[in-house]
Amino acid sequence: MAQTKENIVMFPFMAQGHINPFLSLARRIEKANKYIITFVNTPLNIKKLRSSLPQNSSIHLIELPFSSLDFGLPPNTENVESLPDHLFYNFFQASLSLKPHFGKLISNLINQQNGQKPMCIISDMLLGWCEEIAQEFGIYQAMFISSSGFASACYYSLWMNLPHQSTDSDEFMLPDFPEGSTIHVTQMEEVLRAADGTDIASVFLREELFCHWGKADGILFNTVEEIDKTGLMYFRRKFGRKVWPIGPVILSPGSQARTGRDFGISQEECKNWLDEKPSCSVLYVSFGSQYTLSASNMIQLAMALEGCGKNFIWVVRPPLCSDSNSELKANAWLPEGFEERIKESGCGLLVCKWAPQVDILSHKSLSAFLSHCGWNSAIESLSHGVPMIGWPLVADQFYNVKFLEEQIGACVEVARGRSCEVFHEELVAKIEMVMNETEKGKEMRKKAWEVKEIIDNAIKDEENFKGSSMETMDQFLDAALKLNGENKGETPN
Ligand SMILES: O=c1ccn([C@@H]2O[C@H](COP(=O)(O)OP(=O)(O)O[C@H]3O[C@H](CO)[C@@H](O)[C@H](O)[C@H]3O)[C@@H](O)[C@H]2O)c(=O)[nH]1
Repeated sequence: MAQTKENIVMFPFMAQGHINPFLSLARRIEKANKYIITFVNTPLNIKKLRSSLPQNSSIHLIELPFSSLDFGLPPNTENVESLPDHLFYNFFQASLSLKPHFGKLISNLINQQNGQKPMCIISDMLLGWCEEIAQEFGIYQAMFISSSGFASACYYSLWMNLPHQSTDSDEFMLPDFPEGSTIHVTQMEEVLRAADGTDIASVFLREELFCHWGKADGILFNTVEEIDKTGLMYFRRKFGRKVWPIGPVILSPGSQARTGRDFGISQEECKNWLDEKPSCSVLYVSFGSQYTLSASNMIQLAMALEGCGKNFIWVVRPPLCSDSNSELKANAWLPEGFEERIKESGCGLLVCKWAPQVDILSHKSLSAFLSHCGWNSAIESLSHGVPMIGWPLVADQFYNVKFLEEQIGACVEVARGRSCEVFHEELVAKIEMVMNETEKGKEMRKKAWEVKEIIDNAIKDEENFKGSSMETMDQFLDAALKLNGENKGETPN
């Protein structure tokens, strides 16, 4: 009798920065052709994923019912892209409503498989409650953390060691993560600086998310052991659980997976533009899928890009406090005549909505990436040997920049936060330092290239050699299979 394949259930949080690495991980697991992959999300995200997966993909896409209106969100809000800050916690609350539906889905899967449980559940770090569902059914569960080990350690420690309002010096050490060195007060987002443990952010993060991380059977990280040991060590020490660095899991150039905004430029048009530029001459500027700059900082950035005389691609999103779904309004958001001038000179390309980021980062014309350093952007950049100019806006981004600058040496910070005041002259100075033949620029390029080689090695999967991340992935799957075997037959009523 043919043996039925084991089922792996994957459930990312409804955000592009989370769906992307999950999807990439699903594609990696799919390649082994050994497992059924059940990829779970809300209807609109699933609909978009369905149209972007290759036709021959065997990944099963499953929808869970979701009603944004019940939580004071605009109709059809199923992704945090374009969500204003004040609605973030509504969205998190709404995500809790998925719990009973997910439980029902697992129960149905077990029934359909004649009582055989899924081999494991890989769930998002922001869907902490999945751990309880896995417990209920006795299924191996791993929490997938889509940020770096280092930044996650800083962020977790800061939220677990509140309050920080009365910190008397501008810099302080984290009590349980001294290896992280000092944190400056400006490296904390406003909600964190104000938190005292009773506010909505603290309660949600600590009681709905973090308390579940340590109860998971294991934690998967989208990172590489060789570059991120310090942060990984923190979680090994803190939780005494298995910590599996399996990254980078990133989309490959040319892939089309989109669940949010539409592309503002075709991959071909973007490639043609880059093909015309000299090697290592283009600056790519993007602040990820969720966040944006203040109107005044956007003007300063435009002035810097024009002033530095470099080639650039800029993914322009509406500034803070404006309609986040708006089409590009160059006259209102950018200096007068900016769009026309850069078009005429041919040195700049403005992309509205969404750019094919991995294609851009992998192009030989690329020189540097001015980024908020969301971890996907950072690991995509490092995977292609591209040094970064960091402008963290919120959350873990501050500690990703710290990590990339202090521990990796492939990044230099240019500004910090969304409310900081930035001057175009400072931006120009940093852009020139990184892109020109300065000592610092050369050193950063060298470091970025060294890390690229470490990363390439970690994901090598050859007949006689498996890189560390691929080995770790095998170990994780073996552990899940083993535990699943031990628990077989113990389905709850
Ligand atoms: O025009 C665009 C903009 C983004 N992306 C992709 O979208 C993802 C964006 O992810 P990331 O760079 O991590 O930024 P955010 O979307 O801001 O990510 C959220 O999730 C990350 C992972 O948990 C956190 O590190 C960030 O702080 C958090 O804001 C990446 O894969 C990009 O390649 C595109 O392809 N085109």
